Amino acid sequence: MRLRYKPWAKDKLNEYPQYSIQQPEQYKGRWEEVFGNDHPIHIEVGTGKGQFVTGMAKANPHINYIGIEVYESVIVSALDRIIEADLPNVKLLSVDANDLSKFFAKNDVERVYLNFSDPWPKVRHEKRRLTYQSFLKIYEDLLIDGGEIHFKTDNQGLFEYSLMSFSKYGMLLKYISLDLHQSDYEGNIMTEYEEKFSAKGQRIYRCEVKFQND
Ligand SMILES: C[S@@+](CC[C@H](N)C(=O)[O-])C[C@H]1O[C@@H](n2cnc3c(N)ncnc32)[C@H](O)[C@@H]1O
Repeated sequence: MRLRYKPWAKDKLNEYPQYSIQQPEQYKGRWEEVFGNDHPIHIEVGTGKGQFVTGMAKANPHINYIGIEVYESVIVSALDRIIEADLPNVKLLSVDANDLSKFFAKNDVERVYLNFSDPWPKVRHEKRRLTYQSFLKIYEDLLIDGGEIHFKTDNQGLFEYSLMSFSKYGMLLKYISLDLHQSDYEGNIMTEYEEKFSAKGQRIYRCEVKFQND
């Protein structure tokens, strides 16, 4: 973990507060002030180098995207993409997903994306999986009623675990695909990981699940 520490990354993120949101706690419940409009907000948790949020923001100008990534040394590559594309509808947050409730209030977010999340296969690391029960509670607390999680992974173990976790939480399964990779489905943005797995002909597992708010 220490190897990932690059002080210049923090400086660069601070240099571009229009894209990399500083002190995000001040915008809890007021994200329209950041974007200058009240378009729906979709977040990607574990955005890595930001290919997905940047591609989605280009394709969907009436949706606001926020990429969330714990490592500054990684998210700085997402910043480079956004600077180059000069996109007004995508922002970055360099924070740990465990802390999201400090930055988002109920109804702030319409959809959560989880793409190729780290599988953390050891049982003792279960709590780090982004589909662990405590993370589902965090997502529920920031989503609109009936908000959705869209999940895709190459990892069968993580996929099976996540389906069980969604079900245990009482979520509804809206869509599931166990097909061999088909990148051409409507609206798909391939990330670096997806391109690599797809080139190898690996299976990609996808699902969309919804919180039940009665
Ligand atoms: C395997 S990468 C996938 C990146 C991107 N979604 C993609 O498809 O290219 C997973 C990313 O999630 C980030 N991540 C893992 N746990 C996180 C957490 N608790 N909070 C924020 N980011 C996290 C990792 O640092 C890593 O960059």
